[in-house]
Amino acid sequence: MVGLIGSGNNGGDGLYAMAALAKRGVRCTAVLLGERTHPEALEDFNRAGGRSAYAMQLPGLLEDCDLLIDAVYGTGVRPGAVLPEIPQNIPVLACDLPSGVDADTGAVVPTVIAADRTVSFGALKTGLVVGSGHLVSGHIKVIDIGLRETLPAPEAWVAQGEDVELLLNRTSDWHVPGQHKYQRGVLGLFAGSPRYPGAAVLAARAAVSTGLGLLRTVVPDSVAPAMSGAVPESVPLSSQELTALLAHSRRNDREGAKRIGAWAVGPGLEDTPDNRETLAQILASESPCVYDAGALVMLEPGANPQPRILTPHAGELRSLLAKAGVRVDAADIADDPVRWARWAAVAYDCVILLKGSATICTAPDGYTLIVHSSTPDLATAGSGDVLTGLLGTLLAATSFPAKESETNLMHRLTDIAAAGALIHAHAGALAALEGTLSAVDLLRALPRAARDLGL
Ligand SMILES: NC(=O)C1=CN([C@@H]2O[C@H](COP(=O)(O)OP(=O)(O)OC[C@H]3O[C@@H](n4cnc5c(N)ncnc54)[C@H](O)[C@@H]3O)[C@@H](O)[C@H]2O)[C@@H](O)CC1
Ligand SMILES: Nc1ncnc2c1ncn2[C@@H]1O[C@H](COP(=O)(O)OP(=O)(O)O)[C@@H](O)[C@H]1O
Repeated sequence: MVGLIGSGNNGGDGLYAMAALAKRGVRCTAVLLGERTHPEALEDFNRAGGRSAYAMQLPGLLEDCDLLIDAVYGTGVRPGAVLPEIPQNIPVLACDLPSGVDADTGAVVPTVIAADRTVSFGALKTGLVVGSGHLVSGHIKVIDIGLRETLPAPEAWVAQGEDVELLLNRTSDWHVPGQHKYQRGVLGLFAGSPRYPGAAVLAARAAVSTGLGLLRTVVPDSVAPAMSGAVPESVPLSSQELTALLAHSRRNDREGAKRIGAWAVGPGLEDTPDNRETLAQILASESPCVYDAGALVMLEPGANPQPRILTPHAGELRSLLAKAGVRVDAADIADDPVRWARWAAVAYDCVILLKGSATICTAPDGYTLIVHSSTPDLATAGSGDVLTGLLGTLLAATSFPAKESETNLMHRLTDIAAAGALIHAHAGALAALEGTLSAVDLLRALPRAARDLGL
């Protein structure tokens, strides 16, 4: 076993770990990379029979290495760190966090040492589950080292599959005996264009696959035949009907009347004057709404009374921020996605669900849930449309009391967003088990994923 040992406490941790292994008879060599080395830990390591080496000996040592312990930098890393290159075939175990990852943001230096496993001490660092840090952390295990009492309140929480029931039970009433379809949830879907007819269909199929009462669809004439063919459950909504319905839509007024309880807007939508007009009506309604893709292009920042979830990927987040006067580029977002998602949540007065290999759901007050246990198979065209339909159903099935405080409302929307991302991720994992994943495969796995997670 070879350890890369830095000059601080992270190096000390690596040496103590290798000392314990050396005592068990493991052949351990510590490559001392810093100008100084944690004195007590080095003494312990030497006493246990460990050997030390210089950086120039590293290539030779790696030729006969079963496991590399990375303990160069932990939470103390500063920008500009330069790290040795490690051949890909060598398994790497990172102490606390991979060297070169910023513990708070997930930013990484170009020479970051990617780990197969990371053993994180005391608490899960945000940088391990978001941004580029998430991509180099491997399997993460958090070890309690007795710090709990001294730690500050977390800035973000990781949400996992088993949390879905809790995230939704606080907000939703699923499968109540005696409910009729209007009480179960009516979703309006405004989506599609001649160029992107499939996006509307995917969102619609996702919505009805997740346990919706009724789906009303507002799609261009050119998309209507495909919609009724692929989603016979959907009921088209004409623009006259839409105007009349929106006049009656009220938050928390799902009972009895054939009203739209929530909206999903944007998959495949084009920026046209007619679409802007329809969008303006939906924006002015009080129904909770998820806005995605084409809808994001037409949104403006500012305070609003509507319960909203916006679901940008990083490129769309950059455009949203630019409209709000905040200039960032893709690298800025990759280096600190939580920060920029929070900026957008404040600027647009809504919950932001930032898509990517880790999904970040955040409210304007900073309440943040992260879904990082996802499969890269989800990176396929149409997968975001499925998420929008699914989120629409979750919103339509939720009661939003009129007198709820703004903070509570935003937190519940954040919970719903995270629950949607978890169901989406679980559906992706189920579909991936069967082989290559397309958005249609994802759709097929949705009902099972929703049931597995307690819907
Ligand atoms: N803070 C705590 O309460 C605990 C910390 N522990 C360990 O301590 C680690 C943090 O230790 P340290 O604060 O000593 O820092 P690190 O051990 O992460 O960093 C080592 C030193 O490297 C130097 N350094 C950082 N970036 C550099 C750069 N770009 N170029 C050149 N030198 C650079 C700095 O002087 C830094 O002190 C944690 O990751 C964890 O492993 C644990 O032992 C448990 C408790
Ligand atoms: N590398 C990845 N690992 C896990 N999930 C991913 C990855 N890349 C993208 N995703 C997820 O896949 C979905 C893609 O959505 P989006 O970019 O809107 O696609 P589309 O517009 O084609 O539907 C999002 O839910 C996102 O979080």
